Amino acid sequence: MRIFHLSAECYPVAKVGGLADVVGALPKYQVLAGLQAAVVLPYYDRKFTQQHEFDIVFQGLTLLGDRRLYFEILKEKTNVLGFELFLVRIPGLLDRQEVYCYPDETDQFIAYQIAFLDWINWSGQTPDIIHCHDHHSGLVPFLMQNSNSYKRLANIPTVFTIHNGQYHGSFSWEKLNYLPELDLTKTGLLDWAGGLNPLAAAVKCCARYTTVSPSYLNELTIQSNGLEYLFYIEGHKGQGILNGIDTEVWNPAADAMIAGKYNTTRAAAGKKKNKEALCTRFGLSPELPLITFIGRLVGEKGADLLAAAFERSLYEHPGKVNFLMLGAGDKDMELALAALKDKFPDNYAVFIGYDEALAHLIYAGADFLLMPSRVEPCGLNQMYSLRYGTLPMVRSTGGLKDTVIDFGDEGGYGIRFNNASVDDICYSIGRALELYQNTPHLLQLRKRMMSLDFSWDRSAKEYKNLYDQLTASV
Ligand SMILES: Nc1ncnc2c1ncn2[C@@H]1O[C@H](COP(=O)(O)OP(=O)(O)O[C@H]2O[C@H](CO)[C@@H](O)[C@H](O)[C@H]2O)[C@@H](O)[C@H]1O
Repeated sequence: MRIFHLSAECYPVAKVGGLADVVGALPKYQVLAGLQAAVVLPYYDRKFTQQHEFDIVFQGLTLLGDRRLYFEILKEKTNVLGFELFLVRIPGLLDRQEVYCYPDETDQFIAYQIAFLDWINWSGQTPDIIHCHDHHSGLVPFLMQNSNSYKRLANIPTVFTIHNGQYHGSFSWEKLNYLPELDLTKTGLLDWAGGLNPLAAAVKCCARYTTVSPSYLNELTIQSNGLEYLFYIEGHKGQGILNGIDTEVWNPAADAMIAGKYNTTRAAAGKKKNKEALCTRFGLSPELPLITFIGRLVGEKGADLLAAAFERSLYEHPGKVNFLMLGAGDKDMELALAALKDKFPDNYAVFIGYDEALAHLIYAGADFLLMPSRVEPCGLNQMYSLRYGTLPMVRSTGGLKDTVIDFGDEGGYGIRFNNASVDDICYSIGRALELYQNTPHLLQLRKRMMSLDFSWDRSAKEYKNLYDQLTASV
């Protein structure tokens, strides 16, 4: 079975967040399960592309409004990632460093989708499934069915996975002429609230949409930045499939980015070594409980609550706890979190920026990982932290609710709280500190969490079943 995954991110080629982790892992496990899965990304001028060799497998000319665009499809020569990797390169548009945030981002993603469709159409390929991820490839299901240019592709089933329903990629109708020749009676499928909305178009036109956790499927009907009614009426096409984690990349027994490798039986000594390395680097005492946060500094992640919650806890438990924060994003949040360092130099440390290796060391060396998310479609951090024996403290929402059981409940191993509020975070920090005093209990929970299985095998099977249903009905 031939599957093309379309995404803006893929680890380790280009990563901004969890989308990259999923698109870098799922196809690998699909290939191991016997599927012919490939990833098609926009081209980025980054370390991975500079350090690997590519063949040009296709060259074409296409149109974006009245602009003629030359594009080429590059294929990584050795399948080093465990699957075929194709990159869409368009000089001047898709050959930059960053993944997001360019003022002509809409043009970039439309051009990426058109070039992909032109390529598979003109080269006569007929994949069994086209699997789109988030709004950056959300126009593909619509175009396959409603553009006269792609009639040959109209019956290929499309799966659309929503990693983040808050971002829709909307743009104005003035850019309708950027799309290839359309059946104009169908443009309503592109519309939501007066704009051209790729996420909405994908949900309307795909054969099936999936969310990255079962709970998030229901939550989209309550909170999806204006698409709630759409998710309500299209709910029959939805399915929640919990993400897995790449247990090769995230493996404390073999992780080259941490200070000391360990497994379940040697966890205490291994974590101690990593904690010491982390605390030495940031000038913190390794004797105190270490609570951390890793992530994008945005409201969805509850990152605006962190500075106030850390400050209050440091006053409530003076000299009894250390906090370490790794993240980047909203400038006000960055400033507030950086400013705390001057107030609490001995018990608080912060790294503003993106650092993959540091993230690994934190998962390995911390005692607790805080995730006060307002919205969390799945969340990977809590699964990484469980695998590294670091107790997750999570708000009960989305995938966090589906993967973390409070240690006060039967079979539990984490800390859960209900509200994304400073009060709930501080209360949970109090619980964490109390638990930290009870070493045997903490060690027992650590053993339990490290033996959980969040590998991709289970999720990859669910996607395979979905593909089988869709291809059987073509
Ligand atoms: N400053 C930094 N330095 C180093 N590493 C950093 C970092 N900031 C974040 N990361 C890393 O980025 C990833 C974040 O993953 P998440 O699943 O939490 O996030 P995200 O919200 O991006 O993804 C969306 O898609 C994923 C995948 O479906 C869903 O799990 C999630 O709920 C949804 O919001 C983790 O690997 C984390 O370690």
